Amino acid sequence: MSESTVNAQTNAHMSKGDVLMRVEDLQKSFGALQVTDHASFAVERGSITGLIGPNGAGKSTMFNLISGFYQPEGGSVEVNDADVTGMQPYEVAEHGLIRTFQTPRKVEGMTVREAMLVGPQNQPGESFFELFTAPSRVGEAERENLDRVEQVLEEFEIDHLATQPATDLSGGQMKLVELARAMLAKPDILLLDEPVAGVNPTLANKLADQIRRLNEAGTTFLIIEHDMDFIMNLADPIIVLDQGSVLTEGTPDDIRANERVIDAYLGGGGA
Ligand SMILES: Nc1ncnc2c1ncn2[C@@H]1O[C@H](COP(=O)(O)OP(=O)(O)OP(=O)(O)O)[C@@H](O)[C@H]1O
Repeated sequence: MSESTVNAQTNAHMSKGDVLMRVEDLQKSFGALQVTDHASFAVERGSITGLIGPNGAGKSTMFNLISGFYQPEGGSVEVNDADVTGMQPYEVAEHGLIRTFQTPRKVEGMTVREAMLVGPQNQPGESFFELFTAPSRVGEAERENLDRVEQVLEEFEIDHLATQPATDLSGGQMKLVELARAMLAKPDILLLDEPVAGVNPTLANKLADQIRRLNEAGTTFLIIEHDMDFIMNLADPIIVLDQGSVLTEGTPDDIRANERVIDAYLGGGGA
């Protein structure tokens, strides 16, 4: 094998290894409306990547396509080098990708601790069959889940909320619980859909600190956010979506200064 072949192979491997999630030529329409229009981008492992764009640009649809809640009409999604296109959300989660929703899941009648306990993915306790075939495994897994929930509640400094009804929380506290709950699945990449929408500035700062802490511990983030100060201070790079396709990508400073981005926001009604 020649030296150049070895180098080319090493480089190809390295550049692939740096990418945790890749979207290639993704397409989705609702009736006559092409909501995702041949969109392609990649999220680098270890990054906090921002996904911004005017209202209706197709950001949430993109999250639904990536995480398996919508099926694309064309193109592909890769997570951790595996093709996850068309998979169910739980299967995509098994490949290391978890997402949160703009509006947190309903948790009526549950305390925060209980809401956290329904979070972990694929716990053996959910398997009726295993209750009979491996009851000790169920007990063990449930104890582990309880321990992990207590640990995560402490890490997120929300242990004082553990016994409160989840429905009594403020919007910001609920977003914090959602983030903590998503982390129970130990994702490699977490997709957050507007984590600080309707959240007061103190809690928004707390959320940003938690995201940075988790990122430093190895979690990669892709974050949709309309709050420009929040996302520009937290994320790098920033990907801009407009009318279903990627308009540009760059550092926060590049994006702030980009005329096409400014035009897209003005044309689209702004954020
Ligand atoms: N299930 C659906 N059925 C029909 N149209 C849809 C559906 N989901 C989204 N759309 C349309 O697709 C377009 C893009 O919506 P999407 O929610 O992805 O945009 P967005 O960039 O997340 O917007 P916002 O910033 O306002 O949340 C909108 O015109 C929306 O009305």
